[in-house]
Amino acid sequence: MNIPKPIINILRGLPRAARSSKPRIRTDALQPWAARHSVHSNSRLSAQAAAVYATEPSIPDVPQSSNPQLAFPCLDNVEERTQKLSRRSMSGPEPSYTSGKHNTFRSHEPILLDWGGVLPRFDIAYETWGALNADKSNAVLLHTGLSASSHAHSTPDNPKPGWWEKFIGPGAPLDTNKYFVICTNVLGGCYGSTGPASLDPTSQQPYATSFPILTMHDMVRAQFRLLDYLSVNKLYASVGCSMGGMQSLAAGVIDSSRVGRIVSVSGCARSHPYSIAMRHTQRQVLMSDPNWANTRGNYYNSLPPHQGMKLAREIATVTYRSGPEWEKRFGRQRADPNRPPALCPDFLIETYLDHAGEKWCLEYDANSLLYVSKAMDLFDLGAQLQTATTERRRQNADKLQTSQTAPHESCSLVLPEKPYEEQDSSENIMASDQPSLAHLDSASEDLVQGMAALRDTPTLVVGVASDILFPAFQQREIAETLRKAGNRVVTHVEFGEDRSLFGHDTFLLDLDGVGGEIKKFLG
Ligand SMILES: CC(=O)SCCNC(=O)CCNC(=O)[C@H](O)C(C)(C)COP(=O)(O)OP(=O)(O)OC[C@H]1O[C@@H](n2cnc3c(N)ncnc32)[C@H](O)[C@@H]1OP(=O)(O)O
Ligand SMILES: N[C@@H](CCO)C(=O)O
Repeated sequence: MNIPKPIINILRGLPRAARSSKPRIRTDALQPWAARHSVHSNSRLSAQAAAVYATEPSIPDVPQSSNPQLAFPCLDNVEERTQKLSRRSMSGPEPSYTSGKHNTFRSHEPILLDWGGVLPRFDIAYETWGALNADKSNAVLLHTGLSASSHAHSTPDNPKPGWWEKFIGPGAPLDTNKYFVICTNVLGGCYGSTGPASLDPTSQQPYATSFPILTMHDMVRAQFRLLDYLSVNKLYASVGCSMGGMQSLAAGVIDSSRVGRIVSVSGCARSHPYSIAMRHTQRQVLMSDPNWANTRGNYYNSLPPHQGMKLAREIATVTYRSGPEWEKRFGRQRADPNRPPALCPDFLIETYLDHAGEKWCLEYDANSLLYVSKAMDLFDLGAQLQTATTERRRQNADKLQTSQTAPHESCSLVLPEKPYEEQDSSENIMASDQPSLAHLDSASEDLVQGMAALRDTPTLVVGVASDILFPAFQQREIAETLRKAGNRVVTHVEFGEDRSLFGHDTFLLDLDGVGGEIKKFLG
């Protein structure tokens, strides 16, 4: 079997940890402990191996055990990373998160956010491919998923392949012979756009968790400022996948006259409780990392919450793919069946998740993850929420003059005095003929009203049956809602499990399927 390099690294974790933990060797305790916990057939431990076991921080000086102490290379790796980062933070500030060279648009005008926050000014990182035509009618705005940068495709300034490299280019689904493709890093992100890691112009310190709560609509309004700057009055198309699929719809709802057509892949019209739950667990794990919790997210001059980020990414990865894919890909195989089972990553699926977390934990800012994922939770195109938001924006409009927000005025969670009451009994849900949407009728009417602005906008909606994060019923909901709102130009495509088992990440991996539909739709 060809063992992927990351597995080899994971399996090699033990000796690496031994090197890293040298400074904490308790030489006095070493010999008696080693004698009790020897895992080698020889009674004498090598100095290095003894160091590994003798420096386990959580191992109490207990009486001799019946069986040897297990090793925890996965925890040793975390400690090793902490030590490396500590050395780095002593020699200077954390390096900024970057995906490479990009353009930056700076808005010197403040922006009022939906929940009352104000950014006195903001930057939007962006990249473009293809050429804007004379009447500026061929611009395609590509909205990203949660973790992506503006680097969707390689550029002369940054030849590194982008996250949608094969989907953009001459003859590709986003055909640069025809379209001027623009991709931005979202407001709140960490790849060049203003986000929690950016300096607050008022305090000259990173915003950290004084960054205001933001929404998908805020992100799109910031993008519209960029379009103003580029003199693009109307987009040929607003295209996005995952979180980008929320934004591509939001752009049309905010101003349908600016959006010629919409592509929403694996997106939704409102976040589903199950998706919120899955993001909630990621945020909770991340915020439990002492580096985050002890600073309440003000970690920029100390250690980032890398372990929390790693675990959050592992949970996220579980939501991005599918069980059937992993059945085929990894089955029940262990990384090294010749070793005894371990409590650290052991099965191939475990080492895969571990690697996904390792790779990402220092690549993305933890606070950006919190704010952007919360913005996803808050997404709802229903009329009621839009009306309430419009009213709140009206009430907060004068903040743009003063650029002042009352400190923490809306940040404290107050539980309602009246306890929560079940809205619907589980019996009703079980008894329903159509459990998927039947009990959501009144909410659906709200959505029809909220999306009425899109009644004339040609829209492509793509869903994937194996997606557990944005399940296929959510794309059906978009298409049905648009049709109910009177839209006669909705194309809805659903890929069954026979087509893709890649779950939510299908949009990153299925060029022919997803790319093919987009190409056909854009013409
Ligand atoms: C629109 C958007 O905004 S999304 C932004 C795009 N997101 C990203 O690019 C995030 C980072 N990348 C990813 O999440 C993934 O690489 C994807 C989704 C692009 C592709 O996932 P996969 O199909 O699993 O890719 P692949 O087969 O290359 O495996 C990923 C890595 O896991 C490693 N791997 C595979 N199996 C195992 C295993 N059993 N144990 C350990 N590592 C493993 C691979 O060697 C590879 O390592 P590398 O990335 O260091 O080269
Ligand atoms: N894999 C994608 C899924 C969310 O769009 C990401 O990393 O952002």
